[in-house]
Amino acid sequence: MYVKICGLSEPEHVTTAVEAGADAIGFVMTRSPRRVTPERAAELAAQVPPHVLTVGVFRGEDPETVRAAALASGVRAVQLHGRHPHADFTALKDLGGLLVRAVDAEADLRCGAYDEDLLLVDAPHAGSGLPWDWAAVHGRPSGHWLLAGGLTPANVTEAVTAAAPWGVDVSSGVETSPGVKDSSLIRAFLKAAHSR
Ligand SMILES: O=C(O)c1ccccc1N[C@@H]1O[C@H](COP(=O)(O)O)[C@@H](O)[C@H]1O
Repeated sequence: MYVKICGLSEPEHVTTAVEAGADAIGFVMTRSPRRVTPERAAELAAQVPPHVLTVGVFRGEDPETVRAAALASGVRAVQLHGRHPHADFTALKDLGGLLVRAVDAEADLRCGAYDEDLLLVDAPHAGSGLPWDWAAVHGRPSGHWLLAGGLTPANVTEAVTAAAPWGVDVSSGVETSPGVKDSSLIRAFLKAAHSR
């Protein structure tokens, strides 16, 4: 099971996630309690070994803003939330990194439909941190896709059973309060997800 830990802002938590076996680490560079500047993301990304993917997370920004932040931070993937047109993905293709399209279950769930490399299926109310009807997407997305939205160490096994994703992504479920990550929760989430 591929696991992404998102919304990291402290070196300690980057180290924990890498040591506990995360496949990808996300830095939020849009409006959020987890927001980091591209410069801070670059410092954190410098700690990450090459086998772990670094992802810049954006919501609604235009492609040029995303491009500038991605280049300044050095992330190797860009994750776009919100209703971005196909053209935004095409415009970012030449960055050379992986493109992640974050959608809800009502969207086009064919991975690659917008030139993205990875699909991320999130809660209907993205960012709420609340569990949703994960079973509603079982068997629907095609290609490589991550399940997100309200996942925690305690429910990730149930969510994976319900939706059968290729991988999972967590942010608020490994926090003690909005934006405050917890190393024990990060380790517990990775252990639970990898036991699948
Ligand atoms: O984490 C945020 O604050 C955020 C802000 C804007 C867009 C996306 C954001 N996070 C992503 O949301 C999903 C689900 O997170 P959660 O586990 O339910 O808190 C995940 O993909 C994060 O990368």
